[in-house]
Amino acid sequence: MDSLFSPEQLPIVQALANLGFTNPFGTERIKLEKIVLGHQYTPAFQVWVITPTHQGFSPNLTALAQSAEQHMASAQQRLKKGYQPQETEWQLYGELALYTLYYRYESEFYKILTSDHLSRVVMPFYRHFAEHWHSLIGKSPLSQAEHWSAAHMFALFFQIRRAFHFIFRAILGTSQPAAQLRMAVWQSIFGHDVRRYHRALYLRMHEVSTLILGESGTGKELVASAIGLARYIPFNPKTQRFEGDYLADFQAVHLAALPLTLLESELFGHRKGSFTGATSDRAGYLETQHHGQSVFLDEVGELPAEVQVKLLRVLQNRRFQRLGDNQSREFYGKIISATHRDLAADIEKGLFRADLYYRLCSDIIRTPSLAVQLADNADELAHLVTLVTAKIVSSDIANEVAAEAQQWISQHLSHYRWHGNMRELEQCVRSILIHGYYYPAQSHQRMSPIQQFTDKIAQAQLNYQELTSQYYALVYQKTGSYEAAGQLLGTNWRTVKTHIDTTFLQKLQSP
Ligand SMILES: Nc1ncnc2c1ncn2[C@@H]1O[C@H](COP(=O)(O)OP(=O)(O)OP(=O)(O)O)[C@@H](O)[C@H]1O
Repeated sequence: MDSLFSPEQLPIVQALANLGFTNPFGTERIKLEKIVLGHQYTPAFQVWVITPTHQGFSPNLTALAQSAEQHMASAQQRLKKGYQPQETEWQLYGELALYTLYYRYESEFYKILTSDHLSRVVMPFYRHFAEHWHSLIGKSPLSQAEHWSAAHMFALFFQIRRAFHFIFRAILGTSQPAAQLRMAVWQSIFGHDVRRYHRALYLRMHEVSTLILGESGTGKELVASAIGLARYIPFNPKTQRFEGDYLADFQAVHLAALPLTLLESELFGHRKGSFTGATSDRAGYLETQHHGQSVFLDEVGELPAEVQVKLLRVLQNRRFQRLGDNQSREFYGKIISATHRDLAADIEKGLFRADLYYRLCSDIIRTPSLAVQLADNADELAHLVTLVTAKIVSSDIANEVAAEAQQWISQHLSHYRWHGNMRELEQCVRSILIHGYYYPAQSHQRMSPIQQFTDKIAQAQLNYQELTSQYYALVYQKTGSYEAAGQLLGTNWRTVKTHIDTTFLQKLQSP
C-alpha cells in the first residue's frame, strides 16, 4: 500500500475528517454520518433536536467514535512501519486525529460545563489529554503550527462542547424554522467554514457584530447568550487553566428600560462628577467585557440618537470614552444587538441611523415567530408544550400537566396567533397549571366567553360535542342547577352533568 489510507478507507476517513468541521445542526452532517456508518446508521437519531425520547444521546455517535479509533489505529501502524505521508495526507490524518481526540474527551468537557466552578480551576485532565495529543499529532509536521497545538485544540473542543450545549438545550422545536435557527447560531459562532475558523478566525470572531431580529418572545436573548457563552477562551498550558470563565462572558443591557444618562453610563462608564449622582469613577460594560466577551444590547432599535452616534464610533474604531472623560479607551469585546422593530422602516423614518445599521448587518440572525414554526408542522404545538412544561414543573408531573395544557389549548386556542410567541406559550402553560385556563389579551380573546362562543358558531368552528357541552354550560349558568338546565334542554340532569364543558363553565363564571 503506497498511501496512508487504503482506497476502501479513504471515503470513510474523509467523511470523519469533514464531520469535525461540519455544522452539527445541518443536513450535511447526516450525509457524512451515513457514509461512515452505512447500514449501522440509526435514522431515529439523525436530527439534533430535543424530543421527549431524544435528550442528547445517539448510538450513532458511539459508532462514529469507534470507527474513527479504528482508522486512526491503522494509520498509526502504517506510520510506525516508516510510511512517509504527503502533505495532504498529513492534513487528512490530522483532521481524523482531531475527531478522534474530541470524542475521547467529550464527556470530560461536558462535566466542566455542567459544574458552575470547574472552568475556573486547574483542568485535571489536561495532562492526560496532552499525552494523547502527543501520541496522535505531536510527532506529525502539523504539530509545528499554533492551530494544531494541544492547548488550542483543548480550547477549541471546550468551545465546541459549549456551543453545542447552549444551542441544543436552549433552542427548542422540531420545525424547519427552528432547525434553521440552530444552524444559523452555530454559523454565527464558527462561520460557515470551520476549517478557516480553526486556522485563523478563532481569536477574531468577536470583531464581527451580530444583530438578532425577531418578534418579542422569540428567543433573541436566548440566541445572544448562546453566542456569548460559546466564545473561544484560550487555554494556558503552563497554568493548565482557561484564561477566562465562560459564565462571565455575557452581559445583557436592556436599553429601553434605562433613562439616557444611566444608559450611557452603563455602556461607556463615567467619571466622578460627570452628572448628578456620579460620586465615583465607574467603568461601563464596554470596558468590563474583556477580550471576546459579549455585550448584548437588547432593543437596539430604541436607542436615542445621541447614543447611536457613540455606538457607531465604537463599532467603527473599537474605541470609546467614559462620560465626562477625554481618555480614549479600546473595546475588546463583541457587540450582539437585538430588536423586534422593523429597522428598515425606522431608517426610512429617520429614527435609526443607516450608517449604524450598516455596521451591524454583517451577521444577521432572524428568530422565527411561533406562528411560523407552527405553520411548518401541525404537531409542533403539542411537542413544544411538552418541552416547555418539562422546563416548568418537575418530571413526575410533567406529562400530566402537559396533557392538560395540550387539551386546553386545542379546545380554546386552536386558531390563536401567539403574538407573544414562546414566552406567551410558557405563560400559558403556567396559567393552565395554576388556574386551569389561559385567556390571551388579544382582540378576539378580549370578547366575553359568550361572544367567543357565538363567534365560533358563526364561523362553524365547533364540532357537535364542543357545541353541546359548551351550550350545556351556558344553560347551566343561566338556570343555576343541573335539573333546571336539563328541563330547558329537554334531557335529564345526569346528561347535563356528564357532558357539560367545565372549563367553559369556569370561564363563564370567572369575573
Ligand atoms: N426558540 C425557543 N426555544 C426555547 N425557548 C424559547 C425560544 N424562544 C423563546 N423562548 C423562551 O421564551 C422566553 C423569552 O425569550 P427571550 O427573552 O430570549 O425572547 P426575546 O426575543 O429576547 O424577547 P424580547 O424581544 O421581548 O426581549 C424565554 O423564557 C425563552 O426561554
